[in-house]
Amino acid sequence: MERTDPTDPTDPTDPTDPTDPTDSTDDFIVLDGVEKVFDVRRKTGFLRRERREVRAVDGISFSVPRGEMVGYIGPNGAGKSTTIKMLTGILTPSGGRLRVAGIEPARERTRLARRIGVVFGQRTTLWWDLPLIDSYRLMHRMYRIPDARFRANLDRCVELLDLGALLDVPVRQLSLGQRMRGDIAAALLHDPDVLYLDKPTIGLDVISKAKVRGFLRDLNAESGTTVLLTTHDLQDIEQLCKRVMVIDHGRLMYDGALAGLHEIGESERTLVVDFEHELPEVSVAGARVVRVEGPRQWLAFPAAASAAPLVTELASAYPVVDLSVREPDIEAVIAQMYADRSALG
Ligand SMILES: Nc1ncnc2c1ncn2[C@@H]1O[C@H](COP(=O)(O)OP(=O)(O)OP(=O)(O)O)[C@@H](O)[C@H]1O
Repeated sequence: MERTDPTDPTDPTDPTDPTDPTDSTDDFIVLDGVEKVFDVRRKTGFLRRERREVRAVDGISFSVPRGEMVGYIGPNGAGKSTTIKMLTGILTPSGGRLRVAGIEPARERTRLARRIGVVFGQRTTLWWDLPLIDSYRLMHRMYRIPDARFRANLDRCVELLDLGALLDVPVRQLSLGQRMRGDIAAALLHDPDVLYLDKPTIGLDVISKAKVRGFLRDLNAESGTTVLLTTHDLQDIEQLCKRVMVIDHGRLMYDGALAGLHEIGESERTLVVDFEHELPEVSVAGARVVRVEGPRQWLAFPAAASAAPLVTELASAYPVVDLSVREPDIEAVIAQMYADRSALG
């Protein structure tokens, strides 16, 4: 029997009562100046090796209150997965202080395993050769989940993640989207207080993404599960998280409302206007024409400004047939942010 993720943080298990005195605190996940430095050795000659330090996480501090769903984003190699691995106890921080539910993950990994669920989009925690249901049965025993609770949780996941027809299918035969739904269910069978999702929608088609997002939204709303979500898909964040943290080169560049990113990126909204006929570039205060195509023109204006005065001025000065406002593209905002770090001070 092959298990595809030997580093699964949620290994078996400690039946002790996980009640923790620090549970009363609102901050469920706390990082204070957390660092992770990897020692990398590279062959530079026949016998020569060069030693190099990679500061994957470089002094990160944040806290997440119980029940919040937070996005954790950043470009490739920014340090997202390393952070998640430290939060599960797979990796030990090189410096700083880290607590999840009052537990120091690397020291008490087994105790923490009862409180957390983890989904790695690029790996599975399921047993590859077994039917899906057998993985769940094994987890039932590993986590010593009371029978009634296991059945209730499984029934709920099967229904909401649409797994009924898949339970008897070996994991290796599942599509990526099906496997991902199977993995999410596996992470939730023991009722974790916090769920880490590391790129859970990677490689999924539009319908599978929508299913996963809908499920996570309901889970967070109904069960109050704290969710930390890393992703490359900004639609995940837009649809699920009010708060977003942006990390780059191991450092936290932004922590706040998603809407606030637009201001930092000094982003613009676009007014798309159809005129009765082709016109030279129109001129209105507070906006500039960025594109012209036949009788249609695109006018950019600051995202924070109201479109109403522009619309009034345009309609009084030009033969307007139709118009619409396009919101700023968060992807462009973040790209701009990476390009211009000074904007973050
Ligand atoms: N085990 C390791 N040994 C050495 N370097 C590592 C190790 N794990 C990660 N790194 C390095 O640490 C940095 C952060 O990697 P990490 O996987 O955390 O980034 P990420 O933000 O999750 O990236 P991606 O979005 O591409 O998955 C990268 O430079 C990576 O090469």
